[in-house]
Amino acid sequence: MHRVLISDPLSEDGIKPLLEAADTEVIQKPSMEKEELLEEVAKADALIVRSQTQVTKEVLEHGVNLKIVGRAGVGVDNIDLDAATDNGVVVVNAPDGNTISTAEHTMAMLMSMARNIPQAYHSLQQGNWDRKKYVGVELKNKTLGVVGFGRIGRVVTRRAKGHRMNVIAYDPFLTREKAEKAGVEHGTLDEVLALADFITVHTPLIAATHHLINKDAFAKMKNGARILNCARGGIIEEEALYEALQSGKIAGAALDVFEEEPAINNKLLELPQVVSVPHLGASTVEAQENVAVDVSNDVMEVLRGGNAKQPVNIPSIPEEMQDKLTPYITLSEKLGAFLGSIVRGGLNNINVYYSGELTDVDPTPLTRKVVKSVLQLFVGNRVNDVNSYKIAKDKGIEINEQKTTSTKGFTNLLTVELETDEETRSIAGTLLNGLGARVVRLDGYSVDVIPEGHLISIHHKDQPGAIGRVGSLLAEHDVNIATMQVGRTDIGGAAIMILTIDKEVGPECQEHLAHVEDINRVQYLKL
Ligand SMILES: NC(=O)C1=CN([C@@H]2O[C@H](COP(=O)(O)OP(=O)(O)OC[C@H]3O[C@@H](n4cnc5c(N)ncnc54)[C@H](O)[C@@H]3O)[C@@H](O)[C@H]2O)C=CC1
Ligand SMILES: O=C(O)C(=O)COP(=O)(O)O
Repeated sequence: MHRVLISDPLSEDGIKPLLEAADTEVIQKPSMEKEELLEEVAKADALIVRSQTQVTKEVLEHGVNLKIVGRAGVGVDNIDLDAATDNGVVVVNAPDGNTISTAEHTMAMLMSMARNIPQAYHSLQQGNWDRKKYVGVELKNKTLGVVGFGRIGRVVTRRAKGHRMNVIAYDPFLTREKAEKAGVEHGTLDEVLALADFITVHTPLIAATHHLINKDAFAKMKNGARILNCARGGIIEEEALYEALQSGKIAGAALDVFEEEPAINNKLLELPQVVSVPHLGASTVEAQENVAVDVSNDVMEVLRGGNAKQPVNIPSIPEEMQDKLTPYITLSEKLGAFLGSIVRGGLNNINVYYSGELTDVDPTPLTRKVVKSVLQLFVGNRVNDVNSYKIAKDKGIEINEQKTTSTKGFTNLLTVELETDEETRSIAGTLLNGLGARVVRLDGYSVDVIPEGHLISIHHKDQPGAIGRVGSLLAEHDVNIATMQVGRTDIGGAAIMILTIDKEVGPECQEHLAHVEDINRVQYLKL
């Protein structure tokens, strides 16, 4: 039974798949104090949050069984992604489910600010009929500056154009061609700041965007410009915004999010030019259901051993690639485990070569499987798909991935090479149509081995009697040989034997084998 802890309020309809799954137990505890969260996360296999729960390094380290953190929403700035990766915890989010709601909310905030609706409402509630004080501005023919032209930025743009606004956008990934296609003007950040009447930010909060809109940025804006933040507190420097509003440089601000939330004592809220709500961008029935469904599905998939659709801290396998790559996943793991089990010395490099039809795909997910299975033998079971690259990097192990044209006659060929401080060894495998995975080369010797079960790899001298002596000794130890493959380079030269056997061979039997005449090296492995 998988234990799923939900620590922020989520849509009941959205988490139905989790609640109804026979293999998951769902614990819903919104608004826990830190101590309780640490206690609960220690028992959980999965944690699902929104923006409120702070998934810190401490929380992740307490999650000894944790496999996945699901963010029912977009921003993952409340999750320590490095710590999650270090601890082998995959982080997923729901990037599409709340786009429309947040964009619509941005438009609502834009219009509220332009027409002073919250202020006028409040005034009327106080018994004042003050029409002069709340004269607004039209949106038509005004310029909206969009900083961050991603999912939400693009939807806001379309809505704003519906209001006959001109839009100028800045995003490091926005080219002039793409801007033209989207019907917006392409600008640098400075151009957006200088030309816009309204500026709306839609970037993630990351180091590069922290205080992106600061004192200097406000100085570059038009006098009387208005600004919106329905993305994340911290993108706009609040102190600088306060000064810009106080001085009149900025005529208004519409804020959904704040540097510190809950924003109870924030002095910006005292200013009459500020329209504000408590982080409501994604708070619609539809968005909450969407994100909860998406994240629940990913959580179940990962807990059941599958791949996340929307991983944040590992590359995702595009859907159209999944069918093509999935059969190779086992092959990658087996090749890594095979070679990792028999190589000697301290590991320096893991080289993975792809040829044949494997050159048509992005093989990174397969390399990740190879690296994981090799490192598990060197570092232990804490290595998984999420942290394998990081652990390799920390240990100074280099990972090289290469596509080659050398197929050795196979339609697909995956070769793994391990370089240690003692030796370099290689193994190659293929998927045979209808027959499954095969090892077809080991250290340059041609073989044909199913990478499964109990195996013995033996280096020997190609001499009459060598094979017989191995067979006899294994019989003495009551070990039955299922299959045997022998490869050699020259008659009487170095050769290799790979045996598939029916049961494990103990250290004593291996020791005896190693002393058999013409036998150089004996290695037992279980795949
Ligand atoms: N207020 C709320 O309730 C919600 C807030 N959000 C916030 O909105 C943000 C944006 O969401 P989406 O549009 O879905 O994400 P997205 O990933 O589709 O778009 C973000 C865009 O920002 C751009 N960007 C990154 N660094 C930049 C920089 N230095 N300058 C300019 N652009 C930069 C990226 O290239 C990307 O195109 C999220 O990261 C989240 O923090 C999202 C949903 C709800
Ligand atoms: O999706 C996001 O990034 C949001 O900011 C929404 O946050 P919430 O899930 O409403 O706490």
